[in-house]
Formats: sequence, C-alpha cells, structure tokens
Amino acid sequence: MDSEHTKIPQATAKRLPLYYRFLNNLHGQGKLRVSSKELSEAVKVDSATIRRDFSYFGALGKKGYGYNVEYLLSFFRKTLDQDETTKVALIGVGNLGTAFLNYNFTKNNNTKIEVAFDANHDRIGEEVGGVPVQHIDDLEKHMDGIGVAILTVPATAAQGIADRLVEAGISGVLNFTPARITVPSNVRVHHIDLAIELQALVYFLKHYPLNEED
Ligand SMILES: NC(=O)c1ccc[n+]([C@@H]2O[C@H](COP(=O)([O-])OP(=O)(O)OC[C@H]3O[C@@H](n4cnc5c(N)ncnc54)[C@H](O)[C@@H]3O)[C@@H](O)[C@H]2O)c1
Repeated sequence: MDSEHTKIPQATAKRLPLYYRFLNNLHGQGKLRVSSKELSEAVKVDSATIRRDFSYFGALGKKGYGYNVEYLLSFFRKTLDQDETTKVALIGVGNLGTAFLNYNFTKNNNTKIEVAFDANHDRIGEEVGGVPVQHIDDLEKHMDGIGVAILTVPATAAQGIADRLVEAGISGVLNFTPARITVPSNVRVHHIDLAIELQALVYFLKHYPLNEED
C-alpha cells in the first residue's frame, strides 16, 4: 500500500515520463546531480513547476546542489510501474514496423505491443517478435483494450488509418510517418521524425559542443 503516490496531481504524473527519460540519460552518462534549471531547459518545463512537481516526490533539491538523479529515477520507476500495462497496436509491418516488433518494449516499460496489422496478405497470420499480424481490413475486430497505436505505414496511408483508429477508441498515436495527421482534440499524437532528430543533433553538436570534462 503506497498512499503517498496517489496524491500526485494528474498534470504532474503526465510529466513523469518526460523527466524519467531525461534523468535516465543523465544517469547513463554517470551524472549524480541535476539542477532544476538544467532539467527545465532539457524538458521545456519551467523550473518553478519542476520544483513543485518534485516536492510531491519528497525530493528537495539543496541550494547549489541540485537533485539526486539516482533517487529520482528509483522513485519514477516505482511510480510509473504502478500503472497497468498499456496495450499497443502497430500498423505497417515493413522495415521499421518489423524492427519495433522484434524490439522488446516491455523490458523497462509498462507498454506491450499486442497486435500488428498490414495490408500485405503474405504477412497475415505470421508472428513477428511474438506478435500476431492481422489484415488491416480486420482492424476493428482486434482493437479491444488497445489504447495506443504505432504508425509505420507509408505516409499516404497514415490519415485513413488514423481515422479508423480514432473511431476504434484509441487515445494516443506514435506517428513515424512523415504525414501530419489530423485527429480530434482528445487524441494525443506524437510525431517522431528521424530526419529532424538527426538534424537537431548535428545542430547541437555545432552550436553547443560538449566539453571533455563534462
Ligand atoms: N525505414 C526507416 O528507417 C524509416 C525511418 C523514418 C521514418 N520512416 C517512415 O515509416 C514508415 C514506414 O517505413 P518503412 O521503411 O518501414 O516502409 P515499408 O514500405 O518497409 O513498410 C510499410 C508497410 O506498411 C504496409 N502498408 C501499406 N499500406 C498499408 C495500409 N493501408 N494498411 C496497413 N499496412 C499498410 C506495407 O505492406 C508495408 O509492410 C514510412 O512512412 C516511412 O517514411 C521510415
């Protein structure tokens, strides 16, 4: 029984995965402490909000000291793990989709790809990474309990499939296609454009070079 976690406001809880990812990176780099200013710049949340959020976790940064990365990470892990597993569907079992299915998302995460869809009849009935592939025409038959979808179809197919996913009651879409899809305001879409990410990395390397001692 962990009653203190239930007191976290929803808005704070929504920022947890953001904090978690950044802190995990810092931890991987061997950093022990992080200031709210550093965090604020990285996750684009103002530092007053971060300080308030962290006060719910009992993590009080000491002046000029910052927060203990290890402590925050272990707290986040516990809190995020309390959530039930989100069931995910993947649409488009091509190059990218196949790679995702073979990658075990459940390792550190409370998400699980339960079902995959493709338009290519040769792929139907197959299991890729232990996930059954169904025909896209049968999408609606297999969407029970699925909250999130990963889109790895050609850009031209993205909007039509997004419309059907919304109709089927999805609440989030992770869109890997270059298409900018339109959904109702109660559905969250995250676009992941690898070309933009790569450009951003090159930009940062040029304008914010890392010092060796960092
Ligand atoms: N491969 C990459 O590295 C990469 C990187 C970034 C973004 N993307 C984007 O991700 C998407 C997928 O790329 P890919 O390389 O895996 O392509 P791909 O052609 O290998 O795979 C697309 C898959 O979608 C299926 N498909 C086509 N129409 C469909 C429909 N209406 N319903 C269901 N399935 C359908 C195809 O049968 C195929 O298996 C593209 O939009 C691409 O621009 C790919």
